[in-house]
Amino acid sequence: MGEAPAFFADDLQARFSNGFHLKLKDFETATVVGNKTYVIGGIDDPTSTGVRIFDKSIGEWPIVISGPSGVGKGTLINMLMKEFPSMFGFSVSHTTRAPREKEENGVHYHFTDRSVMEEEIKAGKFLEFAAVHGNLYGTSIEAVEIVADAGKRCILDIDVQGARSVRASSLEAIFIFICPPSFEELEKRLRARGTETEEQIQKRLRNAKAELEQGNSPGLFDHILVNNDLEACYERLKKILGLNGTTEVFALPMELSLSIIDEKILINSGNADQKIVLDLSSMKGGAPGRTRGLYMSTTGLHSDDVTNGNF
Ligand SMILES: Nc1nc2c(ncn2[C@@H]2O[C@H](COP(=O)(O)OP(=O)(O)O)[C@@H](O)[C@H]2O)c(=O)[nH]1
Ligand SMILES: Nc1ncnc2c1ncn2[C@@H]1O[C@H](COP(=O)(O)OP(=O)(O)O)[C@@H](O)[C@H]1O
Repeated sequence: MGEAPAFFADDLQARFSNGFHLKLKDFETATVVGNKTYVIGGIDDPTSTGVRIFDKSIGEWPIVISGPSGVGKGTLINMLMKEFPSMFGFSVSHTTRAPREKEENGVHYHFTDRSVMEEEIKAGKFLEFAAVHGNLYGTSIEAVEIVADAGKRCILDIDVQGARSVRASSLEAIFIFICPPSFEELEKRLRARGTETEEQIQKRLRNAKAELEQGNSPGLFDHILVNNDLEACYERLKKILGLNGTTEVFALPMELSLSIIDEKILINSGNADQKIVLDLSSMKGGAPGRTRGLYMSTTGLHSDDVTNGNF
């Protein structure tokens, strides 16, 4: 999760020279200019590409997602990260539980020993931590900073105790609780996932009762979503995050006319009022995954909002 946009300036420069066209659909990147967030490319349409423009009202606060084991938190987060890879980054928690078959260290969790994690907690490295289902879980300050440094909005998948701690901390966030349509359905999903032993399933189901009570208690969560139909729940999640309904697609033709001036690309979509400037110099340097992405400025379109570039 949380990969950097698959777009490299050197690649791009190798593929065409000044004044030629470029197919933007092979990458996606997002940038905030003025009061808008621009998602460039990444439109799942073989015949066109474009820039999706969202109101900045979608906010930049981290998103805390909680809910009982097996309710579908990970599934929903994966959907969001897949659709908006350049907008969201996953906060990779630490845990003392053993990895599941397909889990990768550093990607799904930082798998760690209890003694090491306890030391790190004492050293003040964690934003929050909690004992959940018999193991320690925690969000390191660094995990959240890595996402912020990449210019992305952070998603935290943490339990109700963790949500409470973040609520009490200085970190502003939006809190979303995911509920199952019924307890029976929760049990069915947990069993069907096939990642836990019977004993672990029983423990998770026992804990789910208390989690559901706390999740539904007033004051802690800003939104409660029932994950019955997955697609419908995902649409509601996007709506909460302002990613649905307020999208304005600024379509670009597939064959773009481009000019390259120094390290900037001027995208000309055929309309004199709609030119976009991508600053390639911003793609250089920095560790992979920590780039802030392309800098973009506009001429004509929302010209009051131009904050980057010199056009
Ligand atoms: N407080 C806290 N809870 C976490 C953290 N990471 C994961 N969790 C929660 O720990 C619980 C168990 O997670 P996991 O073992 O991955 O099982 P799953 O929820 O069944 O996928 C879930 O409720 C997670 O939301 C963390 O960093 N802090
Ligand atoms: N709305 C849904 N309807 C049916 N199955 C679902 C739904 N949402 C998730 N699942 C399935 O339920 C299982 C648990 O989901 P998961 O995302 O791992 O939950 P969590 O991260 O909350 O523990 C997975 O096998 C997933 O495919």
